[in-house]
Amino acid sequence: MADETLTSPRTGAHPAAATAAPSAGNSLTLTDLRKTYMTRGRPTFEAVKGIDMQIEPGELVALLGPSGCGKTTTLRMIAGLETVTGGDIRIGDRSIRDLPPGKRDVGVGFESYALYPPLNIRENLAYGLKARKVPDADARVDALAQRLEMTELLKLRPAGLSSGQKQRVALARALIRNPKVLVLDEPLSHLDASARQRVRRELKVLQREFGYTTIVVTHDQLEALSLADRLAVMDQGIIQQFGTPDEVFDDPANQFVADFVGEPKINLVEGVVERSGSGTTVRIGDGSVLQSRATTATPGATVMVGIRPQDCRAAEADAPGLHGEALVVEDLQEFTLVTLAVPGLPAPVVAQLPSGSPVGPGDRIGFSAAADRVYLFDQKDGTRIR
Ligand SMILES: Nc1ncnc2c1ncn2[C@@H]1O[C@H](COP(=O)(O)OP(=O)(O)OP(=O)(O)O)[C@@H](O)[C@H]1O
Repeated sequence: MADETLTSPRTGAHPAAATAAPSAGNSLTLTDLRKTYMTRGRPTFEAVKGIDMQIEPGELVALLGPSGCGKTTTLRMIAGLETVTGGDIRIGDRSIRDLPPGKRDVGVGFESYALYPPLNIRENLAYGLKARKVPDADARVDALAQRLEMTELLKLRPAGLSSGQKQRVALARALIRNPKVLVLDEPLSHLDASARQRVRRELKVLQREFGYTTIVVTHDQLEALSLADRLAVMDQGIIQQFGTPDEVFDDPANQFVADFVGEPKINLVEGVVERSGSGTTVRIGDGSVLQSRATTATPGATVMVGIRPQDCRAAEADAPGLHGEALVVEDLQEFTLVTLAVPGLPAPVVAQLPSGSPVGPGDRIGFSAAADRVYLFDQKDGTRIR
C-alpha cells in the first residue's frame, strides 16, 4: 500500500511542506532480471539479458542508453506492465515480481499510461485517492498541480491535452499516491525548454522531499546528469556501467560507455602501444604520441585511445600530444572548440580549450591530456585496458 499517512493533516494537501526520510523498505533491487519477448509461443527477441541493480532508498537513478537497448522494457517490468521472463524485483525485502501493477507501490509516469477519457484531469488524479477514501483528495490534487504548474489543466479532458501537458499529467499521476518507487519514462521530453527546467527542478525537490526511490529513463544527458544520483548506462539489454555521474564520466568501464556519455563526444582514435609498464606510451597517426596511466597494455598491440575534448590541454610542439593543423575554431563564449587534422588519422579530433585561446584556422598546434585521462580500450571488444 502506498503511504498515504504522509498527507498533511492540516491541509490534506500532497505533503508539500513535509519531509520524509527515505525508509529502508524503499530500496529497489533487480536481480538477474530478464525479458524475452515471445510471439505465438516462440522467443522472438531477448530485450533484457540479466540486470543486477541495487537502488538505495530515496536514490534517483537515470537509465541511459541508445534506442532499443531495453530501457522501457525494464521500467515496464518494474511497473508490472510487462511479464518477467527471469530474475526478481524487490522493494525492500518484498518481491513484487508477481504482483499486479496496483499492488506494487510503484508510481508509473508513462505518457501513454491510460487516463479515463470521460473524466477531467482533476477527477482522473483524485479517482484512486477517493476510491481509497483518502481525506482531502481534492486539496492534495490542487497542491500537486500547483507544484507541477498544471493547475489550468485540471478542468480539461485527456483528449484535449498537448503532449507536453500529457507529460505533466503523467508525472502528477505517478506522484499523487506517494508510492515507494517511481518509474518515469522520458518524463520531460515534450516540455518546452523553460517548462522543462522548472518541472525538472520541481521533480527533484519532490523526489528529495518524499524520498521516492526513482528510476528515470531519459535520452537527454544533461537531464540525466542534473537529476541523477547514479547513472545506469545500458546497451543491448545489459547494464554496461552503474555509477555516479563522475565515476561514469571519469572512469568509463568500456569504450561504449566512454563514447555514449559526454558532450562533446570523446575522441576515439587507433594507436599502437610502444611501451607499457608503470604507464603506457601510444603512437598515434604519423608521429603523434600520447601517454596513458594504463599499466597492462601489450607492447605492439593496436588499441583504441580515448581522450575527451574537455580534458585537452595545449601541448608544446616537442611534447607528447596530438599534433596537427587546426581546421575549424569555434568560439562558443564559455570555451573554444578546435577541430584538428592529425596527420595519419582518418578523421579529425576535437579539443575544448579555454575561451579566447589564441588559435586560428590553419595554425599548427598540439594538445594532450593528463595520463589518467587518456583511456585505452581493447580494439576487438572495447573493454578498458587499465
Ligand atoms: N512486444 C515486443 N515484441 C518483440 N520485441 C519487442 C517488443 N517490445 C519491444 N521489443 C524490442 O525490444 C527491444 C527493447 O525495446 P525497448 O522499448 O525496451 O527499448 P528502449 O531502450 O526503451 O528504446 P527507446 O529509447 O527507443 O524507447 C527493441 O529492440 C524492441 O524492438
